[in-house]
Amino acid sequence: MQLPLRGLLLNGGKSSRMGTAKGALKIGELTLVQYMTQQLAAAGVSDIVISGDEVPDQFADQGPLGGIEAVLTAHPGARWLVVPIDMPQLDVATLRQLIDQGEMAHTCVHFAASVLPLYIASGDDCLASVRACLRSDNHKHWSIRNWLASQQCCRVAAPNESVLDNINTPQQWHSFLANNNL
Ligand SMILES: Nc1nc2c(ncn2[C@@H]2O[C@H](COP(=O)(O)OP(=O)(O)OP(=O)(O)O)[C@@H](O)[C@H]2O)c(=O)[nH]1
Repeated sequence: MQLPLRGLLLNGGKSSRMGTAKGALKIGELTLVQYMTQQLAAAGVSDIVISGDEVPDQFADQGPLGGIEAVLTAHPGARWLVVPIDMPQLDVATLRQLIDQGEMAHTCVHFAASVLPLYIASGDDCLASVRACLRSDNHKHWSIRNWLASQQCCRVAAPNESVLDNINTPQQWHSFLANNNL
């Protein structure tokens, strides 16, 4: 019996390269938070927690792993699809592929090209090792990689790696909007 699947939308951090909160960027009438929430819902994940907004980090300034720790602590008893706010090209088929692979593997799964998005088969089972990693390693960008390296997780090939591109700067954001006629 699988645990209920929930979405964890990572919307913390400083957005320093963008210069403005990434989640508040607009795609038409929608904020990026609303747009990504729609993408998750279209992939079948409608029970979503927004890290940074709804659940503040307890391990502050420690990057995405700090956000994951706070949400897993606040919402036990779930498995998770963890998605960063700054991958607006993530499409429903790619998200579905990750969920399907996770449901077969019963463990953490991510694409070989990127540690995010990430499927977590049991938040409760991961919490102790997540906290241990955060206590021993406060490097924002490496803590999630180091934690995953300590796990028996699956890395799978993405159908199309370009959908995993992060949008970090105003230039990247304008290119994304223009390339997609948005
Ligand atoms: N909850 C939480 N999420 C974070 C944190 N740092 C980054 N993130 C999220 O992780 C993803 C990747 O973020 P980055 O691009 O590495 O960092 P950023 O703070 O958004 O941007 P920069 O300041 O330009 O590095 C995004 O979805 C961020 O919202 C953090 O400290 N806490």
